[in-house]
Amino acid sequence: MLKVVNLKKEFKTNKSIFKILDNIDLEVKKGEFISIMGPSGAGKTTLLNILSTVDKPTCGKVYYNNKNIQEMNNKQISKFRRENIGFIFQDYNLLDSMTVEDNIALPLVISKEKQDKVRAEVLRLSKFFGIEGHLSKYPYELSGGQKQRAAAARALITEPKIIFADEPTGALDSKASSELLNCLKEMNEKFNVTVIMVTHDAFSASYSKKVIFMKDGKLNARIDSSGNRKEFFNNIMNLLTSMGGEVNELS
Ligand SMILES: Nc1ncnc2c1ncn2[C@@H]1O[C@H](COP(=O)(O)OP(=O)(O)OP(=O)(O)O)[C@@H](O)[C@H]1O
Repeated sequence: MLKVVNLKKEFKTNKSIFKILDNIDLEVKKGEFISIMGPSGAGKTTLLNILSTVDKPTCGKVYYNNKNIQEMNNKQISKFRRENIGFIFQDYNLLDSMTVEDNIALPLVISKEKQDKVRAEVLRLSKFFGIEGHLSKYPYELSGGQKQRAAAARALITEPKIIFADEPTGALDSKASSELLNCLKEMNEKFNVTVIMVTHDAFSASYSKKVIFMKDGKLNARIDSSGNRKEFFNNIMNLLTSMGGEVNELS
């Protein structure tokens, strides 16, 4: 579904060039739920932004279903993004001047869907995320967890094939985190939506099916879940502990 080949990203300042991503190869299959972990500054968000077409690599290629993203113009990329990708951010990105219902509906309103369909979709997703009782409220009247579930409903309303989440539980307590992660997991399992999530938190990562670790702009290691979340959590913790030392090369 998504493939990056020999990806490099550099940032130039007046004096020097900073290598942020170095020779990254990665393949993501449909229906995967991948967490990207690694120390601060490792390049996780930069990689996520390139995978989600928000940023461009310095060199290397990004393919979606064998289509080279770099060969698309800005208009085509915007359309592609609208039709295929959903985003969830740490700080929710909800508009405070709109009700929760209007926030969730926004992507469909922008693409000029019929009002009946919009309403039905908002109801379906708000039920899925357990916030149907809050639709007429404004974001500032919701808890952090409710806000993030509203943001997730908005990300899903266009039925994207892939969701990118950057520290989606970063501002949530453990109960709200679990609720959101259970929804993401269910969405991935029930609707086969591919999820790629950046997180620094092993508990959040344990909900995914695969964790890749980055260090100094490189993919450093990868572990897969056997399906047992506690066991996966322990494996992630063990690997994080050993990250300071030698870690097996990504195969
Ligand atoms: N626009 C930019 N210009 C210059 N340097 C940048 C830019 N964006 C990111 N960087 C640098 O690239 C490196 C990687 O940043 P990135 O945000 O991808 O790391 P991260 O692994 O997501 O870190 P964190 O966990 O702290 O969010 C950092 O050293 C950062 O300062």
